[in-house]
Amino acid sequence: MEIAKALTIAGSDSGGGAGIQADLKTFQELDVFGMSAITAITAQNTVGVQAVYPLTVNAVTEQIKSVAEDLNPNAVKTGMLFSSEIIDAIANEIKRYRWSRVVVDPVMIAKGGSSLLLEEAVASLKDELIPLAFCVTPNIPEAEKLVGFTISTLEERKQACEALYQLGAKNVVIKGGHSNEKEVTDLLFDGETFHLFSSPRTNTNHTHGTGCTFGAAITAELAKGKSIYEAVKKAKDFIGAAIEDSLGLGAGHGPTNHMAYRKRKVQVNDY
Ligand SMILES: Nc1ncnc2c1ncn2[C@@H]1O[C@H](COP(=O)(O)OP(=O)(O)O)[C@@H](O)[C@H]1O
Ligand SMILES: Cc1ncc(COP(=O)(O)O)c(N)n1
Repeated sequence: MEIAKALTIAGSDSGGGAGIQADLKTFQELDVFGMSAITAITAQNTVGVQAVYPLTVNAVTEQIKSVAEDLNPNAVKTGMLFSSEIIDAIANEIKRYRWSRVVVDPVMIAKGGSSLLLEEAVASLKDELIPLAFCVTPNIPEAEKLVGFTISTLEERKQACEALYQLGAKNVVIKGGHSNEKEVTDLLFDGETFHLFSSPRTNTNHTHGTGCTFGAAITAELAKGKSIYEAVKKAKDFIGAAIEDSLGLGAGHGPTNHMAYRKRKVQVNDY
């Protein structure tokens, strides 16, 4: 059987913890062939984002075309998209190639506080891209921005899921990393049922790229033909291991350990 293939359309993180780099590492760890279309180059490390260089719309769409017309991904993920022109162009390409297994991670702000999406681009995300999403994966501040109300309780999080579902996303996951609860709970809404995925909160500041990695793991599993429930479950386990077995790199918000999940699996299989 041919290997599953996934395409990430996102920004490059020179520090290797988030963006394209996190996505490709995650695809590889989950036995999926990874491909990329870069939207912007960031000069970035664990301390912060030092510079952002968006690519032209043509540079983005030509990469997508090259991948689409030869390699035909089974699933597609979007991450940092930066501007409304880039978002609109990507939405057109998704429609052109009739991609349906599309995971939209609506990246807005890096952990250090730098903006990775222009303010004017939020409307394009809502109007053009989220309606094409098989799954949209905001964190709590991103979900608040998209739905226009504050999310403090589980009930409000459920309402936000419903509002994002109304925008056209077939499944919604609101991630719980930014809540201040002891457990970290990700909430999946598939249009009918809410599913909670909870784990103990690891006390660490090595969480750079957690959202990218989680979304990439969902994309990898969808590329293999798994259901959204199975994909989110696997992604939660993958990011949990990656956060727990930190590499301790850098002076700021360090990256997660993309190898941790595989290494644990290998150890379990050894016995
Ligand atoms: N401290 C933590 N301990 C365990 N899991 C976490 C922690 N922080 C985030 N996660 C998990 O990492 C993923 C990303 O969550 P979140 O931080 O909300 O997103 P983002 O990185 O986009 O801001 C989610 O699956 C969440 O459950
Ligand atoms: C190029 C790029 N894309 C995305 C993020 C967000 O990272 P996080 O997953 O920690 O929110 C980032 N810092 N850089």
